[in-house]
Amino acid sequence: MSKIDVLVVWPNRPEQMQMLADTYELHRYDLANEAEKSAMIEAVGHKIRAVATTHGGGFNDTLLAQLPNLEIVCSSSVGLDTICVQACHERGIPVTNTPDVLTDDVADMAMMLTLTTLRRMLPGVAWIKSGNWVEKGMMPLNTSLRGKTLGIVGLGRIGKAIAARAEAFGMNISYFSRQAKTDVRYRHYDDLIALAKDVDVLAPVIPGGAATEGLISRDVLSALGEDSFFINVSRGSVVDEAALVELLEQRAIKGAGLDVYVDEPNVPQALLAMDHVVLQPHCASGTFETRAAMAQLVVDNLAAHFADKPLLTPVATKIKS
Ligand SMILES: O=CC(=O)O
Repeated sequence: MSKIDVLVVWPNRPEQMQMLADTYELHRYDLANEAEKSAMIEAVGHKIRAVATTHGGGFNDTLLAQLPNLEIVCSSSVGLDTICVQACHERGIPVTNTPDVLTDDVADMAMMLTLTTLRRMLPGVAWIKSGNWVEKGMMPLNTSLRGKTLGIVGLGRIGKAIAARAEAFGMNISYFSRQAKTDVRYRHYDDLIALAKDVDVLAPVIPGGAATEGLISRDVLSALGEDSFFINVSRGSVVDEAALVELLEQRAIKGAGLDVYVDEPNVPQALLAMDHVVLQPHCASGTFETRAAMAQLVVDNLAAHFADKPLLTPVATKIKS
């Protein structure tokens, strides 16, 4: 029997890629140049029954339209803002993602950025390397986490995991959501500006996409104030990045820890020179362990689909309002 044809839009961990290669006929769209991509789709587009991708690779309407027999899209990411979920669902094609397995690592990254930014760890390293410790003595003081308030925008799985860690560091937690949650005792705000005014550290932990684009606006960032910090492990698109850069330049915000940007992998040049900003290259889930677990979910969801079993992590269809 011939193998099922799978289009690899973005590769996965080597071990799981091998598992996929053992079971399916893989078409390596990810390795092809533009001309080869068109030729590949022309030659095998009609045979493709599954797509394996990630947030970085995405999957758009144009490609979807060229795969008439597509049955499933499996993304090795929790975020779906680069994947045309709605269009897939309209065609009856399920989409799977990788929730839960990355929660701890992403929450760890949020804490790491909070600690590194407030405690000024990178300037501390630079203080030693430059010889300043010997020549000038102790470095300037930094900011304690204990007793500060962390404002989390969107208290989902990852937001709650960040809150639990921050509490262990002695922080108070407030959060913004449209409706108060009944399962937490943190202070609720339904007004973002009021939240930003009251907290010391503001951290959006919300999905990207049109619904949240620019939610952390210039006004919200301005309300944060010159003694406060901004931490982002969600998506660059949720913040007015130009305003963030400007306010950081003016020291109207004290510092920022960022893992995500509007136009990845292009990071605003101005941020590179700032010593009150800690930058990471969108790698919050980028540990061997978590990436393997994410990749395995792609393998297992594909296996479930082709065995006619329930999917492990299907993305729910959004009801159009
Ligand atoms: O950003 C990473 C993800 O969506 O998994």
